[in-house]
Amino acid sequence: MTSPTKTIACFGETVLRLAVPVGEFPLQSPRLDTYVGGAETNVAVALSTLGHPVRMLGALPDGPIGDAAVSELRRHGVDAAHMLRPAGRMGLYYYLPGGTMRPAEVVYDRADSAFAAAKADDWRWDELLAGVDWLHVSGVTPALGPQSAEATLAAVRAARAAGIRISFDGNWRGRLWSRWNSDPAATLRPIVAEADVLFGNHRDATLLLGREFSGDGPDRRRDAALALLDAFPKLETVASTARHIVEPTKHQIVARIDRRDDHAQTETADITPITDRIGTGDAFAAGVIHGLLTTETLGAAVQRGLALAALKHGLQGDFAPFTRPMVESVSFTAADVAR
Ligand SMILES: O=C(O)C(=O)C[C@H](O)[C@H](O)CO
Repeated sequence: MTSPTKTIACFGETVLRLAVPVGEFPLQSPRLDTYVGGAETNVAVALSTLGHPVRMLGALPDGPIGDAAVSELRRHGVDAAHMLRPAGRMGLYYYLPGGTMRPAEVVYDRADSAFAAAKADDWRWDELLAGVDWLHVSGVTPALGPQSAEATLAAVRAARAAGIRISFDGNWRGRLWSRWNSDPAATLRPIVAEADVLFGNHRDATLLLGREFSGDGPDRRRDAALALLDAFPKLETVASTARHIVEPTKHQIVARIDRRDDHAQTETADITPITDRIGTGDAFAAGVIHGLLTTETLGAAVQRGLALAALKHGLQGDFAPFTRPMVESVSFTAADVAR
């Protein structure tokens, strides 16, 4: 086990969640709960809490709301000094938790946010990535619009040229893509082509590779991971989780990680009760990145991912600010599976 010393940069939109209280319709009572979030921001906070030096790259509006979000990042030890601070507004999403016979719902209100309105060349990658060892990005950012997609591609290309390791989380957001892009795979493929580590399952593989993966459970995930590794030669590692909803508040998750020459899968973890599912995928990504940087085996890395994802299910809000001892005290069995 090694100490976390590598500097990680996360590029993406920091957003504000406005959550309707459980058991209510929107605006039924004069209250919305607020949480700072955003897929890459969630990864930044989790990794910072685990002890890694983390830099958040993005844009927050100049003014008190942007200042409050910056304070929230700093409270978790994330370096927010490199964020752009243009005039504009904060990206929002409303969370309606649903209820009996009513599914939960997310409503985005982020179309013209300070981040989405930024031009691709507002970000100077040579400066922003100086001193960085690892860059994390996700599919949410290119989904925001052509400028954000161009910025994401420029970021990963600059990182690759500078010898910085790159992780990419698929994070499919159909409702963001459908606003402007009829061929998301064409936008995503050159970004994924630069990544070393991909968080994605058979659905991401189908989108990126244009073919279905049949079979059941582990076989389908293994085939998808191997196909992704074949299709994208710079990719070294593919990690994913599979969720089985047993009851609304009891889910089972299996986590898997593949390299060309190695693989590991966890035993099924029963996760109950479930307080808040949002950000659990980001927690998994952060835990795996932490594991890859600090542990020796793929089995240990995927266990860290599942542990952090499991812990996040029990915490309100988008962030997973769990310390190393908390994550390391959760144990699942890592079982090698035959290919
Ligand atoms: O980034 C987004 O698209 C969000 O909706 C914010 C959430 O924190 C994120 O989705 C969780 O993965």
